[in-house]
Amino acid sequence: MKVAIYGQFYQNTTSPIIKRLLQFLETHKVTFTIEANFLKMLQENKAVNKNYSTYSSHKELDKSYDMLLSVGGDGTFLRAVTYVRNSGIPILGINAGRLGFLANVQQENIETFLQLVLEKKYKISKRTLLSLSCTPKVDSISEINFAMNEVTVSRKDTTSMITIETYLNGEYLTSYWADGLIISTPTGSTGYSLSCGGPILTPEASSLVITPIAPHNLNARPIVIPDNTVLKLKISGREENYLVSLDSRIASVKNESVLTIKKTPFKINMVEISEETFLKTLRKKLLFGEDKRN
Ligand SMILES: NC(=O)c1ccc[n+]([C@@H]2O[C@H](COP(=O)([O-])OP(=O)(O)OC[C@H]3O[C@@H](n4cnc5c(N)ncnc54)[C@H](O)[C@@H]3O)[C@@H](O)[C@H]2O)c1
Ligand SMILES: Nc1ncnc2c1ncn2[C@@H]1O[C@H](COP(=O)(O)OP(=O)(O)OP(=O)(O)O)[C@@H](O)[C@H]1O
Repeated sequence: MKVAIYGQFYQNTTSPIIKRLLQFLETHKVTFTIEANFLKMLQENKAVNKNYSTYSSHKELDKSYDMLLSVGGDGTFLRAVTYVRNSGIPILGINAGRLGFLANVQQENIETFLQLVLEKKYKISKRTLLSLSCTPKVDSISEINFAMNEVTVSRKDTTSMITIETYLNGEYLTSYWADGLIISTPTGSTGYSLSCGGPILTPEASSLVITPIAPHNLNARPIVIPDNTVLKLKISGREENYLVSLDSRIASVKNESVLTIKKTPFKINMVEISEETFLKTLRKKLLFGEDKRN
């Protein structure tokens, strides 16, 4: 077995996690390579004292890898997706962060869960992604132009609302007068969209959610649409620019630009261990349906 390890931060808590992880991999003769910046941080902080093979670009992660292990929180998991892209390499998230909804292997379960992985006792949960193209082009988001949680547009440098003229497959839906608009995948439905009143979708639902952020309107409600819909958004406002985000990556976009959002042709393979299914995580991490009678 051959795995890639990804992380983006070092904290005191990283050391025991990484030691347990590397010890397990070495004991079980798993070949591994560590993202170069992450290894540098680990070495500088003396969390590891050996030299390991490294990678620093998505181009180096080819089909010879069986899995990518993301060490961090959900933000780190989302960034790990930008290394995996359309390679099909399954991702497993080891939680070193706070909530750990996507990164759902807890520190105390590292060995147990990795043993299940070695025995191939896991399922793959296929996650839909969204792609974004912008006219005129915005360089900072044109290379990594996809998101696993959501594409969001929002106001910038101002308190005044923006107007988001929205078309579904070329047909006019409405113009939202709001702080912003979230186009969410099923995975993202438990993230920002949820905080703005959007519904929870189970991960493999073939749907997307459009959720307005603070719409100044009694009638604007989150709407669920088929995931083969092509969305076009034209945003206007008092300021010259507004913000567009793809998960945690953000860019400034000029007023009157047109955004096209659609499903990517590839999916992300998320590793699902039966002890940590989506429904279990929903109850455990977001306290779904918590009721003292249950
Ligand atoms: N008000 C909000 O709820 C809000 C605002 C901005 C961004 N976000 C979310 O944060 C993500 C970016 O992460 P970040 O680390 O840069 O921001 P961050 O540090 O603000 O973390 C956002 C929180 O959202 C949680 N989260 C992220 N994806 C999730 C998912 N699919 N299901 C359940 N919880 C999830 C994370 O665990 C974290 O606690 C965005 O994709 C967006 O979904 C949420
Ligand atoms: N490799 C790591 N080692 C230790 N702590 C980490 C590591 N990566 C992330 N963290 C901790 O987790 C925090 C959040 O990390 P990250 O941005 O990956 O996730 P997040 O989106 O905030 O999600 P979550 O709520 O799940 O932590 C960081 O500020 C840090 O405290």
